[in-house]
Amino acid sequence: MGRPPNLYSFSDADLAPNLRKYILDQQTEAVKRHEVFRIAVSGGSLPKTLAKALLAPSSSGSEEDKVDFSKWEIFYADERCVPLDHEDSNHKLVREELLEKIPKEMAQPKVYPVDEKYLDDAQEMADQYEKTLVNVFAARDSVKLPLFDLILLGCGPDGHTCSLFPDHPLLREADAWVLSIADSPKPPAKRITLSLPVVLHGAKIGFVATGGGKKDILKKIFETEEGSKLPCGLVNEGAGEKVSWFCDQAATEDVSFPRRGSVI
Ligand SMILES: O=C1O[C@H](COP(=O)(O)O)[C@@H](O)[C@H](O)[C@H]1O
Repeated sequence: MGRPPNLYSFSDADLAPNLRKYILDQQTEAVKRHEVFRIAVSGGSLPKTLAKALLAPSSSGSEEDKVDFSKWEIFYADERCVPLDHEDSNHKLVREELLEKIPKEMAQPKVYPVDEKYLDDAQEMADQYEKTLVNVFAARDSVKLPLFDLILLGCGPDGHTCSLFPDHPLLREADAWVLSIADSPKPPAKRITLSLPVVLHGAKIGFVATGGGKKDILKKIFETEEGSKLPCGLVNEGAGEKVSWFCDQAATEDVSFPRRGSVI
């Protein structure tokens, strides 16, 4: 690994503004690069923090602090094979926490949920989502891997991220961009997920981990050999300094050297 990932620990009040600054820096870079900001988001506890960061009024009113949803294309880092209005759906969570709260007078992002037609067949759902990515990313550049400008991830208490679970054979999948899983240890069992190579290829990768329930797993990931082999640890190992962890103090309490609030 080159330079290690960034691990930030914020007070409850400072986490959302710092996450906002980080996301908006990636928005600026991406729009400069190709006039669009392509972001993959996760479910779980992330959408709430994300909404807090993005829906807050701008503190400075400056261009750099403006969320320009007209440039945003939102994809899912993983999704469960359930209807889009089911309580387990990551899209439903993102819709309710964030999308529906974007003021109507603002431009709206383009969102790419999974196709409900394929709920009974997780592999078909994954293939169809991959086709969507191929249409968006590859038609233009004919690329080997889709380049998300930013991938926002959560960290499960077992060290899983997206729907990539510890010791699961999907972690070794090198070809497909989107994978299906039928035996997820966390329900629901049927899901789709970006593959590890796609995650590692992201221009920037941001984890959000908050609360005392993440304390043990963060210590394991950052301080043990075993933790570095967990899915979150593999992202750290494989993407190094492209990775930034946005945590609160409860989650980092036992980690030896988290950097304290140094993004802004
Ligand atoms: O099942 C999932 O869990 C992870 C982690 O969720 P969290 O609630 O512990 O933050 C989440 O990132 C993923 O999108 C979701 O499908």
